Amino acid sequence: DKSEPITSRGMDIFGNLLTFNSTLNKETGARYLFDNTRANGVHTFHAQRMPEFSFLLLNALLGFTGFEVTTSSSFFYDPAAVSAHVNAGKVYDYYKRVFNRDSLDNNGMKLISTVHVGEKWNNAGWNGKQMIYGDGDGQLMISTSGGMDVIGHEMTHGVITHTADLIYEGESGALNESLADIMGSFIENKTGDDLWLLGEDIYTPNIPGDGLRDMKDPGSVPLSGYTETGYYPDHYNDRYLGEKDNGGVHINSSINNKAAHLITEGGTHYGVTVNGIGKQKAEKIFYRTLTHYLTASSNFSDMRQAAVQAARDLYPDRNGEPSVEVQAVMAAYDAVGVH
Ligand SMILES: CC(C)[C@H](Cc1cn(Cc2ccc(C(=O)O)cc2)nn1)C(=O)N[C@@H](CCCCN)C(=O)O
Ligand SMILES: [Ca+2]
Ligand SMILES: [Zn+2]
Repeated sequence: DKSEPITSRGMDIFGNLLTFNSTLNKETGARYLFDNTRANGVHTFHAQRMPEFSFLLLNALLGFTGFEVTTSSSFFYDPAAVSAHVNAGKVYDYYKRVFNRDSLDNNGMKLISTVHVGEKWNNAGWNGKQMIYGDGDGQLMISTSGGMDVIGHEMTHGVITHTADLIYEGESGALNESLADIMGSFIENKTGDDLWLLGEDIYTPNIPGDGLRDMKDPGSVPLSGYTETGYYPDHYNDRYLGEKDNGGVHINSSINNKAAHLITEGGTHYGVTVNGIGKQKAEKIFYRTLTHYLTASSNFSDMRQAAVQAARDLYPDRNGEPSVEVQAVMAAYDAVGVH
């Protein structure tokens, strides 16, 4: 047929000049942000800044994914789209390389991203079928598709949808959110404390070092985004019990995020000391927990048991004693008050 794969170039939102897979229409010479070298395609669209609500409605009713991002040269001039396109490919590669998972459904499903959703929308999301990205207002956020952890977060919602499918409210919803934060951060794979910040590359461009959420020190971030007073909780006894945010799915996620930090790096939290086991082991434990043990209605206590079992599968007891990996999981959940 008339289209063929071709590499193109373009700048991402940080001004990096990137080379990536795209598709050429041989008849018209037009190029599209369709990478058909991964799974059944990594396809990136734009929504022309239509209201988020309208986009979601058209997508739900008609399967509308936006307008094709196209160019008549070998260069794409939409940085937000280039960032979304390249980062989606990287997230696909991570799941394939680390877990041998072929796309979000492990069956090669097409990865669809749409950028410029909403008018200066300070957010990004997974609508159950695809990733959507706002441009931000330029003060609180810039194009959210520029955040590798953000894209990892949204695409992990897709993995969750096709595995445990954790109900998006209450404790199961907080686990859904936490696993998206954990995998998003591991995929972005920064060093030091930045590993544990969410959205730091696209949040408050004029303020360095802050993020939307902090997995190492959740309580350092105020709940301003939810018009709630207080700070993100780092212990089960401080969990949010209100109705907002589907029962605090983006709030109580910080309790499990802190457990993940302790399992990985170790530390003493509310007097409980955890010996960390590192990212390579932690990511295997969380992936196995998600894909083998969690169900749609799993709560925090179920999460603890599931993570202990996954750790035991991967790092069995030795002479009747739990391995150091299993001990780290147990101690981390003790430290955040989940039994
Ligand atoms: C970048 C992305 C990781 C994003 C982070 C995020 C953005 N927001 C909104 C928001 C808006 C303003 C502030 C503020 O400080 O004033 C903070 C947060 N809340 N969370 C996020 O977490 N988005 C939600 C979007 C959910 C959309 C509703 N279903 C998600 O993907 O779970
Ligand atoms: Ca980050
Ligand atoms: Zn989320």
